[in-house]
Amino acid sequence: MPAHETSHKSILLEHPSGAKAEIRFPHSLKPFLRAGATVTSWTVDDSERLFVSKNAILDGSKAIRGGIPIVFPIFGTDEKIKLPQHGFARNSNWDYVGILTDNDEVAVRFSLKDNQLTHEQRSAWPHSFRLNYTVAITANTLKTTLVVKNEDEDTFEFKSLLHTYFRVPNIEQVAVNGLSKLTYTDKVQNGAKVVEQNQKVTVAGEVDRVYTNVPEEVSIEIQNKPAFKIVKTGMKDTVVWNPWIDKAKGMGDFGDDEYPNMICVEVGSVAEWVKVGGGETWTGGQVITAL
Ligand SMILES: O=P(O)(O)OC[C@H]1O[C@@H](O)[C@H](O)[C@@H](O)[C@@H]1O
Repeated sequence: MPAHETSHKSILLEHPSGAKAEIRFPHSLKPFLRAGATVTSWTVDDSERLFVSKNAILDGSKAIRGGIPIVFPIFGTDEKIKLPQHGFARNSNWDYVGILTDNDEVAVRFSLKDNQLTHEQRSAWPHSFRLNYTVAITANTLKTTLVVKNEDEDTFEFKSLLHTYFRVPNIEQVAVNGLSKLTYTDKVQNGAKVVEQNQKVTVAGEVDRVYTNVPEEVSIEIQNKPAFKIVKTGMKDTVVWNPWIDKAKGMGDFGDDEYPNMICVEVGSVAEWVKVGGGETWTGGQVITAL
């Protein structure tokens, strides 16, 4: 069996090589229990590559703190669109569509339609749409792809991000390559625009940056050795985030001592709105290779 439902709450993908991925999608009849279609585990060579907080809330009452929550249709908060931070996709009841296999890939697809949203969510973002989200693994890759179909007649706009939490042994030994010379918005410095001067981005304090117009490939190294390659398609930006000590203490679903064990490197289109014409589709995603 390449994939099976481990409970009513998660799907486990198993590749013949031994690589595995778990995706949680609590589909509940209780309207307050909603937790997206969130990849919560990815193991290659029996080693976990994603971070999920020990305090993460997994019962669907809150978005999961870790793995890959889906940010859509806003990033952060928005004055005009009255949705919770990062939108509704990470807090919605997604439908399980099915298992797909193609050559050496094992994949699963989920979908979300506007009629699965709450009344408040639909009022805040009043558009007809369908999202398809496909998670696929090979022996050493994890591919996550989001397709946004505009089922309205008019154009709509959105922002989206795959909020990937990578597990790392010690943040002080981590560097991100591929961001040099790019401009970023520094959310830690009141949104100041800064040009990245470093060849390798390292973390020694709170980091919350939106790098714009990022090339296709970014990589993460641990102890000077390549650990992950992240290749994005259809998405323009990359967010780098680590809450560090004080912010970690302020998050109820994140351990005070966990900030050294994660780095978020999140591909997305968030600096500008993505416009999709009536009846059209947009596709964005990433392929992460464990090196
Ligand atoms: O706590 P949340 O809503 O999951 O957000 C976590 C972080 O997500 C990042 O993408 C944002 O840039 C940060 O500003 C934010 O703090």
